[in-house]
Amino acid sequence: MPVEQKKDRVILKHPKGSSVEILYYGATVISWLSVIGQGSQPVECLFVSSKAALDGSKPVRGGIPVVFPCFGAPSHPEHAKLSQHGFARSSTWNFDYVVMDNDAGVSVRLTLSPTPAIQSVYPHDFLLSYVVTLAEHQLSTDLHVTNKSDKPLEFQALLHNYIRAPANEVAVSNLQTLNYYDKTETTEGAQTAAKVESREIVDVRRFTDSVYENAPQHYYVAWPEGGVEIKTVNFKDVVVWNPKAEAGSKIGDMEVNGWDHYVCVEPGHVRGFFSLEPGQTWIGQQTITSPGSKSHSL
Ligand SMILES: O=P(O)(O)OC[C@H]1O[C@@H](O)[C@H](O)[C@@H](O)[C@@H]1O
Repeated sequence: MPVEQKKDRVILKHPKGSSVEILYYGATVISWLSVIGQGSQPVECLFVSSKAALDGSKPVRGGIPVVFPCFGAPSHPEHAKLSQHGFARSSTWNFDYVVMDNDAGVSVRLTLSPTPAIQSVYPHDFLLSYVVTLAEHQLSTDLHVTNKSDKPLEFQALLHNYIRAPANEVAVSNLQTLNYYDKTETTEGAQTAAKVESREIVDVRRFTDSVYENAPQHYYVAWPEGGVEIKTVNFKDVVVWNPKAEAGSKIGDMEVNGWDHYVCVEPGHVRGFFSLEPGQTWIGQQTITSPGSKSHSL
């Protein structure tokens, strides 16, 4: 069965061996197994902490949490009652339908509309839909935001990819010359002052929490034995985050040394807000290509 619906999740299976698992809670992709070598076993491309809660009690520490309508601590007046990174990652989404199911790919759509819990903290009517598509060597996750209210909807959105990788050997590229904001700085003034990325290769050997703006929407995350390529549409910014022990040891649901096993490369629209007119839909898309693809060079 290429699309298997379970009580709390849906599993997509591609005929060539890759698979993806999506929790209804948060529409969180919690596993992406991709075939890397001819005839070999599929390999997990995402990191999920062994201490992550998968029962809907808190956002999943790993996989691909969906961040909406605010990134980080809320700064917009309409978001004042929201938690860090908003409600999309901590709400239960509905399975909508199978979009596609053929040799090219398997694709499903999940949706989220305001629930009473969301309405109590957020004043807008909206429809979120999330289309997850699995191809032989690719995972695409597309977020559609529709403004169903009669005033502009101002939001931020981000896909918080935890890419499984040996963090101390990771090289993230295509960020050179970009302006970025360094959230590891300790004062507000330093956090809000733009820096310019001088490095051709960005590493995460130290605690890193950098918000790059107006980025090229095409990144390579490489390490000696592998790598992934990330391409996006309408996610103009990208965050690179790894807490290392310095900040990671304070995260309750992070496994010991978990920070050594991933890098977060998170495409988003997070510098400023996107303003969506009533009745309009915005679509943010990403495609992550696994090392199994012959079509990309790292
Ligand atoms: O612990 P959370 O809420 O999942 O956030 C994890 C990290 O998410 C990143 O996107 C932020 O830039 C970090 O500042 C933050 O610490």
